[in-house]
This record gives sequence, structure tokens and C-alpha cells, in this order.
Amino acid sequence: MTQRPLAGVIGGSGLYDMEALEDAREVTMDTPFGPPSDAFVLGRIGDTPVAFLARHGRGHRLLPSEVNYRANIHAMKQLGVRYLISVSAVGSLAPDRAPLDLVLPDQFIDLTKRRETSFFGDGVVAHVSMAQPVCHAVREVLASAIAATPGAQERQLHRQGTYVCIEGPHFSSLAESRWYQAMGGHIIGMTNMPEAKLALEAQIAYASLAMITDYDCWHPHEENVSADLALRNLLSNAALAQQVVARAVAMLGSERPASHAFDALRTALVTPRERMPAHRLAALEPLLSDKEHAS
Ligand SMILES: CSC[C@H]1O[C@H](OP(=O)(O)O)[C@H](O)[C@@H]1O
Ligand SMILES: Nc1ncnc2[nH]cnc12
Repeated sequence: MTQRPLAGVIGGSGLYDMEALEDAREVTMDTPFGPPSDAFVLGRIGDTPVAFLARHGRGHRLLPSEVNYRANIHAMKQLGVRYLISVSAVGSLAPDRAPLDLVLPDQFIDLTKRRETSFFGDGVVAHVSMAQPVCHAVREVLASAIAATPGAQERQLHRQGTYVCIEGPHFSSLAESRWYQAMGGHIIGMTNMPEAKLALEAQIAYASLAMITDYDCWHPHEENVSADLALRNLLSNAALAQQVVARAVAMLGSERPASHAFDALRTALVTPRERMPAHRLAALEPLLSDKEHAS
């Protein structure tokens, strides 16, 4: 019998497959929130069953605003994923964070404007705390995987950082970039929100591996960001991500750390189950019934 995937990986720009996956097979997932970005690729890394999804679809066909984040996370949950690693290209907003540096964001500022940010509503109310938007245990595993990966060890690792998430698809104006710096942002991207919010609603332990490709447009001497510049740095970042993520997944499989995410709904759900509309209960069932995974 095939095991349910313990770990999920969402590959961002430049990361459209997972080379380390063994016994790989494609599965098309359906969700009450519509279709995910692409077919999932299920397989294993060592003994750890894994589900991989290309965030923008293979061939990079979806804008950040077009990604169906709810479907992606719901499908991960349906598959049984407990730990989710998200890989992302980001710009730097800070002088001490350079292209090719690695960042494990611990905070986010959500400036997105036209995305569905919650599974709840329409008869079911929940208010999930975003005080700790990511799982520290998964971040620690990523840090250990980076420390153990030749090629990644030489990169500067920033173990914390605030990720400003913009709607895109345009890169920022200079005034915006300076405003994001003044807000306290360290890095900037277009995809980790609402992905991290939805993962927490789904009680999945989520962490993001952010790989810097550019200095956005605030730097007095460095080239302003363009897709071309980002893609150039993405190539070497993606090759490294393959190795770091494979190692992190294997570590998650053997360590299976506890996470605050596993009971994120315990204090968040307001509507009693018996008052939830039947069709909403059906849609949310994979999120609400976590008996199999109780921490
Ligand atoms: C091609 S550079 C801009 C693009 O890259 C980032 O995406 P992801 O987080 O999926 O790696 C950024 O958010 C933009 O979508
Ligand atoms: N400067 C930037 N702004 C937004 N998203 C990005 N992804 C990579 N670089 C970026």
C-alpha cells in the first residue's frame, strides 16, 4: 500500500520538479475550492513519502494572483501532508541581505489585494492567530539541512526575516520599495501570502525557504529587479534548493517534530459543528477532522 505523504513541497519560480523523488507518480487533485496549480507528483525521498507541487504550474503559467492557494493547500491536506516546505524567489529590502543569500522568514506583512485568504466564511467562522505565521520546528530543520548541504553552507543564511508580500505582477516602484523598508520588511515576494495563512488554517506545519535573487529597486548602485535578473540568479538557487529540500524532507521524516500548527484551530473555531451548513462542513472536513494526526 502507498503511504500518505508526510511532507509537502511547493516549488516556486525555477523549481518545477523534485529531482530526488523516487517512485514518482502524478496525481490530479480535485478540491471544493477549484483546481490546484498543476498535478501533484507523489513519491518518496528515502523513507519519507512526499507530495510536490509547482506553485505556478509546470512551465510557469500562473501569475501570483492567479495561483489558487486554497486549492493547493486543501489538496495537500487531503493527501495527508503534515509538514510543508515552500520555496520562493525573493528580493532583498536590506543592505545586509544580498542576492544568493538564503532567508528563513519568521514574519510576513500581507499587502495582497485580490486573493482569497481563508477557507472560512459562508456559515463557518474561525479566527486563526497569525502571531507565529510559520512553524519554527520546520525552520530549524531547514537551517540544519542548509548547514549539512555542500554549496549551501557557503551561502549567507539569515535565520529570521520579515517577508513583505505584494500583489504583483509588477515589481515595486522606488517609493513603494522604500516604504516597505520603513515598515520593517527584509525581503519581498508575491506568493507566501495567503499560502502561509491557509497552511495554518489547515493545521499544516509550514515554513518558507526564501532565496534572494535581487535588491528590488532601492539600491543606489545595484541593478533594478527585472524578471530576467531574477531568473538568472534563480537557476543556481533552484539547484541548491533541490538538495536542501531533499535533505530537510528526510529529516522531517525521521524527526517528526511537534508544531503549534497542529492545533491552530483549537482556539480559533467559533461556529459549533452542528451549526455549520452541510455543504461547508463537507468542504472543510479534511481541515477539521485531524484525528489521524492529533499531536
Ligand atoms: C520570476 S521572479 C518573480 C516571481 O518569483 C517569486 O515567485 P515564487 O515565490 O513562486 O518563487 C515572486 O513572488 C514572483 O512570483
Ligand atoms: N524584487 C522582488 N519583488 C517581488 N517579488 C520578487 N521575487 C523576486 N524578486 C522580487
